[in-house]
This record gives sequence, C-alpha cells and structure tokens, in this order.
Amino acid sequence: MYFKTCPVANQLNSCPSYQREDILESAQYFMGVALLAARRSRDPSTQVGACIVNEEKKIVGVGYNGMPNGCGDDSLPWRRSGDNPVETKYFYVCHAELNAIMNKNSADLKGCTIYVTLFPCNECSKLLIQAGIKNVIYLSDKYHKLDNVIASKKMLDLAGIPYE
Ligand SMILES: Nc1ccn([C@H]2C[C@H](O)[C@@H](COP(=O)(O)O)O2)c(=O)n1
Ligand SMILES: [Zn+2]
Repeated sequence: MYFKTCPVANQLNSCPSYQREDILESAQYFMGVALLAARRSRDPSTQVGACIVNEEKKIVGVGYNGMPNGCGDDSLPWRRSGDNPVETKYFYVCHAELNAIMNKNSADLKGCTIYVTLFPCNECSKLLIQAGIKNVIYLSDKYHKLDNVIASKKMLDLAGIPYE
C-alpha cells in the first residue's frame, strides 16, 4: 500500500500530496482499542473492553473486566457457577465500562461516546448515564435476552442515549 502508483505523477509514491487511503475509520479504531483492552482480561469465559472517546475524538478512558485493585487475580474466583454465589466471579468482577470510567484522564465524561465490546449491563448503564455519556457503540449483544440487558436498554431509552 505504501508503493501505490501516484495517479498524478504516475510514479511510485513520489507525489508530495500522496497519502494512504485505506486507513482505519475512527469507529473501527476506537472499537479496535476496546478489543485490544479486552485481551488484558483474565476472565476465562468473556473478555470485555471499553474505550471512551470525547467530542474531539480523543480517547479519555480505556478499561477491561477484571478483579478490583489489590484483590489479586488469584484470590477471587473466576468460575461462573457454584453452590454459593459468593464462590462465583459475579460479586467481584469490575466491568470494563466501570474501569474505563474510573481510568478517565479528563475532568468529566459529559458528551462522550463509549465503544464497548459487549452491551452494557444495567449497573454499567446507570454509571454511563450518570457520567453524562451520550452514545453507546457496542459489538456483541449476546446477552440480549437477560433481564439485566433488557433493564439496561430501558434506562438508556429513557435517558435518550442511543445505542448502535
Ligand atoms: N457489559 C459487560 C458485561 C459483562 N462484563 C463482564 C463481567 C464478567 O467478567 C464477564 C461476563 O462473564 P460471563 O457471564 O459471560 O461468563 O464480562 C463486562 O465487563 N461488561
Ligand atoms: Zn456492567
């Protein structure tokens, strides 16, 4: 791609105004960052990444699902089911969206868009709404039948936050 023939000068990449055209669209780039963050997750079943972008298209927060700081990744369970819910991950894991919000490098997140690899749960949607996030872009909606996702969409709809 660097050696494309310049249509004006008819030479290999020597035109002063030559630029690559097949660049990533910004949405692909931001979701790509979310996907890369997801690869940091130690969750054996579902790795989620989130990337928050402000109105100037600058990344202001990135996160992935993981255990709370200082809790040690080996000290808490990663299993999905067990006789006692205290022995499963669900009481402990911090969702990617929560971590992206907490990792923010700007004063606030008003008007921002979140790119997230999995549709936000109800608890995360509460956080997104309260943080002033104005758009949700997601990749997978694999839990769309679960009550928490139905409730999540209900809140986003009421708050006027589009998701696509
Ligand atoms: N929007 C979401 C939804 C879920 N997560 C996390 C929470 C768990 O670590 C994992 C889901 O595990 P599964 O029930 O599929 O075994 O994903 C998140 O970070 N953000
Ligand atoms: Zn969540």
